[in-house]
Amino acid sequence: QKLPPGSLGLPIIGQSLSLLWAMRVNTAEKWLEKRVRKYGPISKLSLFGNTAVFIYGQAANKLVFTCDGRTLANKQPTSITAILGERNLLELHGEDHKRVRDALVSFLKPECLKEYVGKMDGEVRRHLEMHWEGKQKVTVLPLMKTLTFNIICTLLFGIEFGARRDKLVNCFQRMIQGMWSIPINFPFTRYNQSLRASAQVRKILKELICQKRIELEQKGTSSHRDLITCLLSIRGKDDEAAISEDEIVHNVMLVMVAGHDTSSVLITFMVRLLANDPTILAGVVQEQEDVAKSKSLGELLTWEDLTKMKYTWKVAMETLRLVPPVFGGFRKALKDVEYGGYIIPQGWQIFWVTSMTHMDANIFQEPTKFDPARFENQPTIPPYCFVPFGGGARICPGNEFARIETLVTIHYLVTRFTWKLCCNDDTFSRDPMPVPNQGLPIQIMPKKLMSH
Ligand code: HEM
Repeated sequence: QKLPPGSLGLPIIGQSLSLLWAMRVNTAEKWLEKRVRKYGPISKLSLFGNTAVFIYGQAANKLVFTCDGRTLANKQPTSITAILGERNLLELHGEDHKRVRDALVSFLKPECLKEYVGKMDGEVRRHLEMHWEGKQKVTVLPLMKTLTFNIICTLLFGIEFGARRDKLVNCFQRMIQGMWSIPINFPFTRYNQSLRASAQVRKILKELICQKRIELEQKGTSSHRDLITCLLSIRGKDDEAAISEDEIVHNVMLVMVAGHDTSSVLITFMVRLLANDPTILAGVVQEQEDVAKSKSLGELLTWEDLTKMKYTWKVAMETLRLVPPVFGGFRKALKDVEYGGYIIPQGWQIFWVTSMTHMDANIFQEPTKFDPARFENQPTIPPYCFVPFGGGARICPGNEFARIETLVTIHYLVTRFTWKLCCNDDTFSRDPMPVPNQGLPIQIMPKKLMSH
């Protein structure tokens, strides 16, 4: 049995700098394609301090998403684990993963989320009043990051506007800078700065947990008030807390990263793609204005309204296909794994990517074309090929949350504004999340309000 072809490069650094650079200059997909041309569909490399094997395609995705937990475990690069904490869901497997994931899902499942549509509506309107109304020009990506962070703070963590939230945003922004970085902990490396910011975020969260524990015990707050209260109130055997304090802190940090950096990218790129395609935009506007017409002035959107936004969600899915916010991820082989005629040795990482199947012309015809109609008949898309949310037991538990915030935001954007792009450049860089040129500045014009 032979090892996959490829070189491991320099110790620790390996191919990390070259991949990070390609991501920065929008050539990450080409970087991967070049590897495939040179070594074939499976190759070894070294990323972020770990030996890894890069695999891609439908069969590779199937292996990553369906392999049992005794063969493949989730294992992120050292930088992610150190910054988020070793008890975050991405690091857990087996019973531990199930216990913590079930706890998160008990809060993120559709039955619960239905209750939050109105609250999200309130957040989106407040955001537009503060940052969009009365303006002629806005920069979309940073504003969408602010919006999705505020939604997470209010709905998931119950942190009100004010000094604590501002401090958290500031530390959080510094923390995420080094998520994908070489784990060299010297002062002034990106990794070191992220670690320091991570310590500050943990401190703020511990204080918050302490406060919520008191509120729960003394005031009997409803356990479904926010995610932290919900996690604190889950009891296991002998009425012990089922989720430890570290698990709460580390998973709240994970949800902060997973939940805000991703949906903000999706909404931003929808704004860009819609600006470039008047026909698709007209379809979205029509659908959203029909919903708006059925509401009275100031009435909040409901779950029922979201079920009428089917075309808008197809546009969102097509956006996720073209610009998947998550570039890819890592697993770890717990034993030797045979794949594609090679052996992936025990202890090595497996590096999978979303974009390779999304841009495969054999799966999606004319893959570079923005065409939401491909999702008209979704069952015809082969399994494990459209994977913006991953798949299998670890499929993103926040996908419904993301769907709601995206639909509510797009609803208000298209019914209240028209917009033009200030720079007609359809590239983006990855940091590691996609970033459009200059954060996507647009010129906005208010629409005459029809109803709400
Ligand atoms: C457009 C928005 C989003 C995208 C594209 C996205 C994408 C993904 C992907 C690809 C994974 C799987 C990674 C893997 O298998 O290695 C994942 C996992 C995860 N996502 Fe999301 N996500 C989004 C929004 C959210 C939101 C809003 C939340 C929380 C509110 C969230 C929480 C999580 C968590 C906790 C995991 C880890 C699940 C586990 O390991 O069991 N995500 N996400």
